[in-house]
Amino acid sequence: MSLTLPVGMQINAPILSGFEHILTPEALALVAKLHRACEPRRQELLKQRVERQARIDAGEMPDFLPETKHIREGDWKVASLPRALECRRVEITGPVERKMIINAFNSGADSYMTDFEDSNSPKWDNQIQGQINLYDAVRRQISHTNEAGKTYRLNDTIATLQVRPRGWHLDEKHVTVDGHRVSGGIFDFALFFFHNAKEQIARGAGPFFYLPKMESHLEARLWNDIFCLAQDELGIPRGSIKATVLIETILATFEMEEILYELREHSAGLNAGRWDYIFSCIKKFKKNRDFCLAQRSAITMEVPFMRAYALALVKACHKRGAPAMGGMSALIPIKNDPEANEKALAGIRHDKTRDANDGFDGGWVAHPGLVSIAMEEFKKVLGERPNQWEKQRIDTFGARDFLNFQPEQPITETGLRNNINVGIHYLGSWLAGNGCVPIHNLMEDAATAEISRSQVWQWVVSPKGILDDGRKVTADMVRPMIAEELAKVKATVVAQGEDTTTYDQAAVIFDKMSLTPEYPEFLTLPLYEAME
Ligand SMILES: CC(=O)SCCNC(=O)CCNC(=O)[C@H](O)C(C)(C)COP(=O)(O)OP(=O)(O)OC[C@H]1O[C@@H](n2cnc3c(N)ncnc32)[C@H](O)[C@@H]1OP(=O)(O)O
Ligand SMILES: O=CC(=O)O
Ligand SMILES: [Mg+2]
Repeated sequence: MSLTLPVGMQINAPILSGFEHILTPEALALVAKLHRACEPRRQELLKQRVERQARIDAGEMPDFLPETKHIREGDWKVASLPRALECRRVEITGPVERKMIINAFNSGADSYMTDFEDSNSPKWDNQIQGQINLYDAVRRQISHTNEAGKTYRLNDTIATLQVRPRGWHLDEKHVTVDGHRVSGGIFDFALFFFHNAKEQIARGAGPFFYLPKMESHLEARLWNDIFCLAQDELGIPRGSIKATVLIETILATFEMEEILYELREHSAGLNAGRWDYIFSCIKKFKKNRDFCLAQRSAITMEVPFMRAYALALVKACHKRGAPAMGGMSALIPIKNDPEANEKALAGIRHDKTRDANDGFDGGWVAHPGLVSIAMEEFKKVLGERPNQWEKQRIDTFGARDFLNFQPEQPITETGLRNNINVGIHYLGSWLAGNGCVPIHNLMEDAATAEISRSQVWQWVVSPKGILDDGRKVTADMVRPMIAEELAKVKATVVAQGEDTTTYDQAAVIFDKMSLTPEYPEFLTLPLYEAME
């Protein structure tokens, strides 16, 4: 099938039946317009990330910006929010897969963040079929029939939709404008916004987004300018778009109020994206010889630097009249093991109780089976109130708290092998087109997998990468483990009745990502190039 493309645009990917309803000339014209207006700035901001990393590698430590002190000390609030975003006690998230979209809308959660990012493998078909699914869902015409003949439809009462486009680092490689790849985030945002914004407003909600992985308020300013341009282009009042920013990089923690300020006309608050946050800490300080985090299972929300960041987020949001959203525990319901399942559910309760008591207005869950218990825990604190925006925190956190990276131990062989196993399993699944997988009874997505591969890299490089039995983690130790864990992963995948075609390639990529001196900034960058 051929499309009519805007001048200067090329699409190098199959146009399957139905794709033409999304890839319309008008929608693609918005992609091209936003690309031409914003791509030089995106590239400049990505360059600034690299320069900042070089300074951190050379010993510079992050701190609050002197040039934005007036914003932190100023008296301002974000614009008021529409009713549809007042109550967000439980937000379910998940990839843009058709059946899951229907299940998530029907889950009983207040809102649903549909994901083109951490939990989605950005295969061309996934991206465009995802847009088709959302187009149908916004108009309440979505349905799905599974292989057993069960039909899925939307209930009368459904969750409020929020959409997470890809982060600034990712391109949409199949679409070029004037010979350059377009930004994945702009592509996802523009197509969704063009097709659905007016319809959503007419139905009493609005175009609501989640913005991932930003490292500075200047990156938030770019999104804000994109929102203004896009709203003007469609003749929709500025401020109709609302967006929640994930604070999931250590550098963004020092600019939370500035990020809210940049987006103040469009802000729906901040979310504590804990998994990418841990990954970001490892990535930013990977060359610092004093820095070495314990294995992933020991880095909970209760360790000092995670606690400081979470509480500072609540404080910043409520001071500025914005929602403070809690993140996601990786625990999921466990089938066929009632005892383990009880433990997992108790873990979810603990997570949501802590967040609600700390002042968060709601939190994320990974699975419909967790909505009711998360809701119960938030209701215990909120009662009949839709949120607790009025709760002001008086504690103060600074650089010392955010950078107090403890604990450094334990690092065990089991922890090392777990990182290798999860990394290979996730990479193989991603290459096959599935961006979120249950592994060893935990939800694993791009953010959690980043932690796995980064820890292996860091333990090899850092003098503190020493196992609890005294052995130093080295490439020679890790390499045979990669082969052994690959065999275990393949056996698991076969036992699940799935295809193992992509897993050898996954192990090769994992080896490169964890054992070569050059540390790839995101695992999804080399993976995306390896994907057709
Ligand atoms: C770090 C971050 O960015 S967190 C945010 C990104 N991560 C996520 O969004 C996690 C999304 N969650 C998931 O993808 C899944 O829950 C997984 C992969 C973790 C587990 O999936 P499964 O093992 O297939 O779950 P399970 O078999 O228990 O599913 C039972 C039912 O719930 C549905 N379901 C599970 N999770 C979700 C979800 N998040 N949204 C909607 N439906 C879901 C399944 O589709 C299935 O439906 P069915 O019974 O109608 O067939
Ligand atoms: O996107 C969420 C995270 O924890 O990462
Ligand atoms: Mg994330």
